[in-house]
Amino acid sequence: MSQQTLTPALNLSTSDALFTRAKNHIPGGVNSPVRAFRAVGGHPVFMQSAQGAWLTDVDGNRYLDFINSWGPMILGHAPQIVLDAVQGAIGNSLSFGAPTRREVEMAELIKQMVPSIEKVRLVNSGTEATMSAIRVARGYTGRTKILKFEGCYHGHGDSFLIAAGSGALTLGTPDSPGVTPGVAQDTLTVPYNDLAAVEQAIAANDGQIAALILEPVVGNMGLVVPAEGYLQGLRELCTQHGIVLIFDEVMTGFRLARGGAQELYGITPDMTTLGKIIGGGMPVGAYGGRQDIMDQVAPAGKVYQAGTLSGNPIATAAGIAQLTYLQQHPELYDELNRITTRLADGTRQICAELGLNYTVNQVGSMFSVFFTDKPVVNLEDAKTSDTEAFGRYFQGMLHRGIYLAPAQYEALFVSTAITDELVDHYLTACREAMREAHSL
Ligand SMILES: Cc1ncc(COP(=O)(O)O)c(C=O)c1O
Ligand SMILES: N[C@H](C=O)CCC(=O)O
Repeated sequence: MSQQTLTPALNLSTSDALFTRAKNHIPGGVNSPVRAFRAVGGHPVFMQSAQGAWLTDVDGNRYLDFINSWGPMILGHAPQIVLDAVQGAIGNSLSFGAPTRREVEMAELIKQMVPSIEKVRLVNSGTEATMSAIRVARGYTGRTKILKFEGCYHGHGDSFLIAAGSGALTLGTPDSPGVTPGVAQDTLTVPYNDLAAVEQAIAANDGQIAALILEPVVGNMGLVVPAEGYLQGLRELCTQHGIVLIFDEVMTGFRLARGGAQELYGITPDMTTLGKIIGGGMPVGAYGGRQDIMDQVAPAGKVYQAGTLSGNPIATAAGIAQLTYLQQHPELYDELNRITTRLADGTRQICAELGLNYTVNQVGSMFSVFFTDKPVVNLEDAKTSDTEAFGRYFQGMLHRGIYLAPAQYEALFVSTAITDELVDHYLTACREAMREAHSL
């Protein structure tokens, strides 16, 4: 056994005090469950500010950020172009509840970047986008059931909290109490990356499935990559059976390529849901797709969906600024890919050197280290991970100034602010924290 590295001390006293206060007023002390650190032990870190690749907490500690607000901050924190756009918009009112020029510009931009989208509706979160998309698919097809995949997460709409990923999985409530049996019976679930299971589900529910919804690259059971031909197979099955194929690109949209996973894999879905990056850090979501489907949405059609703050002028200003930058800088995707490949390969190599043949999955600027030596292609594989060891590793990284997602079943997101020097910094911490987590 080699020499053990001691975890550097970290003063989190202000965070701890805030968490104590928060628990008196907010369920579990947080406004979204995974933030509570339940899966990794310790208390959540309360953040104060961020710039580029770095977060600063309320105690003054600095962390290299590999969550980036769960994906939106692809250009790092507080990019000047987004700040300028927001500041420019603020003086003209924070909300109108009436149409604005920016909503038109945002819709045009989204359509240019994601050509499968012929019409698009802006909402306020990824959850709203997916909830609305399945309602539209049901209205369009006149069918009731949807098919989703075990470990995929599509926000917290009732229909999706069945075999759900992300915090629902981490906290052991993939089928949430409060979802009525009536709703649950209309959600069919099958394992990811298994075309035969999809065929069987379709055959067993002939003519009843309105939509098949999936994360084309899954980020919510850790990162899971679609097998060769899988997305194409789903496309063909949906076409054959009149099922609306919905790509939930809330995470992958504008991240894996300018046109998202559908551009990367060359598959055209009928509908797409978006969020995260399109808001530049502000609360925005969107759903869109084929014109004949989207024209079902009120007031063009009869499927109702609305929002007091939808198309908010500040959120659209931030989103347009970030999307325009991405559209004009296609080269940044190659660079993000190169940097993330260094992170993923480096982590793999460190694990191998330590005798831990852990699985590291990566696509573009998303990656995950699964604490298992099994290849991870679905939820069952992901669940073979040693989550206790992951928790120790997470704490070791945190204490070395690296901020990872506080759960095994989440992906990491890399921003353009991560340089080669910062990759080296991450890898040094990774080696020490891996050794420490396994007492090597
Ligand atoms: C793939 C996917 N869909 C939908 C959502 C829901 O988005 P939001 O948290 O903005 O409601 C998320 C993230 O939470 C997501 O990762
Ligand atoms: N995996 C979730 C979305 O990306 C994590 C964010 C959350 O639930 O707070």
